[in-house]
Amino acid sequence: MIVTVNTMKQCEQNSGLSNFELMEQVGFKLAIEIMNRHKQHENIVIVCGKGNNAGDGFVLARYLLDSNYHVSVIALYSELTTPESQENMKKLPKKIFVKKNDIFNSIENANVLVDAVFGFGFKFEIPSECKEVFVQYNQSKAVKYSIDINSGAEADTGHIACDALKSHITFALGYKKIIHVLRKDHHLFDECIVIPIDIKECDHSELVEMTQEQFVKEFPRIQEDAYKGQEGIPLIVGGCYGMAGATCLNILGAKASGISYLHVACDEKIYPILATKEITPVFHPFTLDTVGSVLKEVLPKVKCIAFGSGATYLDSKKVILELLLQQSTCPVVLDAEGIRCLQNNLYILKLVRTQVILTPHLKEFADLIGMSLESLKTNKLEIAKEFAKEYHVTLVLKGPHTLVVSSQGEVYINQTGNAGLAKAGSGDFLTGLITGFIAQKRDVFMAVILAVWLHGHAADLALKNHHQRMIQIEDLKQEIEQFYFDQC
Ligand SMILES: NC(=O)C1=CN([C@@H]2O[C@H](COP(=O)(O)OP(=O)(O)OC[C@H]3O[C@@H](n4cnc5c(N)ncnc54)[C@H](O)[C@@H]3O)[C@@H](O)[C@H]2O)[C@H](O)CC1
Repeated sequence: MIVTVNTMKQCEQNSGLSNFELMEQVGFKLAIEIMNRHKQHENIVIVCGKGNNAGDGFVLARYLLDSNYHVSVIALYSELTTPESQENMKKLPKKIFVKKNDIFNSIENANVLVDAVFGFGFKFEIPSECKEVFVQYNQSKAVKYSIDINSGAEADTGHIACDALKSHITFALGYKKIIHVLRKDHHLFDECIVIPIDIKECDHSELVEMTQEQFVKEFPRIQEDAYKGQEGIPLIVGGCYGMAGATCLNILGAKASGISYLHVACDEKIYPILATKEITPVFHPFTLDTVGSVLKEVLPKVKCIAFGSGATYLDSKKVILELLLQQSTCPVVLDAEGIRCLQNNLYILKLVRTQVILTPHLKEFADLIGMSLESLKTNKLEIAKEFAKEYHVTLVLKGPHTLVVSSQGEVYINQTGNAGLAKAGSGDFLTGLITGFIAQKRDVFMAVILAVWLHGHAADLALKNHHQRMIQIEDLKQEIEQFYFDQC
């Protein structure tokens, strides 16, 4: 389960335990984790801030001291903001607090460093009074642990302040928070371990998760009396002279979703290439003059449409977009050029009656909403949520952790995939996969999640036999076929 800070606080309130009791429990459990990994003679330095995260650090220090561990505490603030942290600071002997002038020596000589500066209460940037300590902390070769949240990271937004503290292990308290599942974006920790605490089990989270078991459960099955086309028929529209490969990869992705019938509408200039390469789709070649009538004829036959991959130089691209958005009664997936055509025309999305799925990567999304990439990165989750709600779309924000956001504000943060996917054609394959799954499933949000999860999972499976650099997008279909054969 992944929770927001608000949900976490709610769980704490419902636990029936006071903050004092929870903090005591957290400090005790953390001490066990540290004692399991380190010997008494090692020099353990706990760096504390001013809130309850510092309180956890003080309780940890007390338990380690009680077990005769060599512990010292750097208290960065003399004024603490919560009664729990104040009380727990008072319980520690004065001699274990590092004097101001000795802070740098103490960090330099530490074997183990524990970050208890900021937890989920942190916002914005590292305050100037902590800066130098943070820089030195990150330079230390000690084994490093962070309690709950790496200090300098915002738990919900994923914003990482400059010089945020790094760790080998971060102990997430109770549940993982959003920051813990964005590791590939920030690399602040090597490992995240959840420390269970006695809070009432959280029965609801706005964050959806996907595992292999869930995938297998949700995977669309073929009925015994199935006939061709029953499993959902997608239509792919796109490509252009010079970029026929994008449509080939759309087709490959759609086929990898398991569909049994596929329509492809393309500029007649690339039709010979596609028809030579792919023999199973039904093709609908068009020119600028015929595109309207060609599409109008095929639209009623299909369950999901993809448009935009490789359509950069397609002269009919704007006509196609308008027609699809006005006349389609099934979901429309817009990729690449399909998204770029919406720039400065976003209002169109508010007039559309059918479901629209947008698949931009971060830069394409920043351009679409007229925001700098840097600003978007500081709060991409909230911005994505607001956008999906305002324009009533499903947003697939591609990146190391692709986000899928529904028009109702539900969020899925993908955990599969690796840098081998960061190459041309990867998005085209994903668009095909998404379109194929939507064509077979009524629940659009779930269909998109299945596709995103599987795309990354196929790349992870490919690592068994391929160097990351040598994962070819064309290879993903074989990995997926083998995966279905083994698991579904
Ligand atoms: N179930 C649990 O998860 C439990 C968690 N516990 C721990 O409590 C912290 C959260 O505690 P909180 O007091 O709310 O926040 P922090 O410790 O992060 O302290 C925030 C403190 O710092 C101030 N602040 C925030 N940002 C900045 C900034 N940029 N510059 C300066 N100061 C800043 C803010 O105003 C606050 O005063 C959680 O992570 C756990 O570690 C409990 O132990 C109970 C169980």
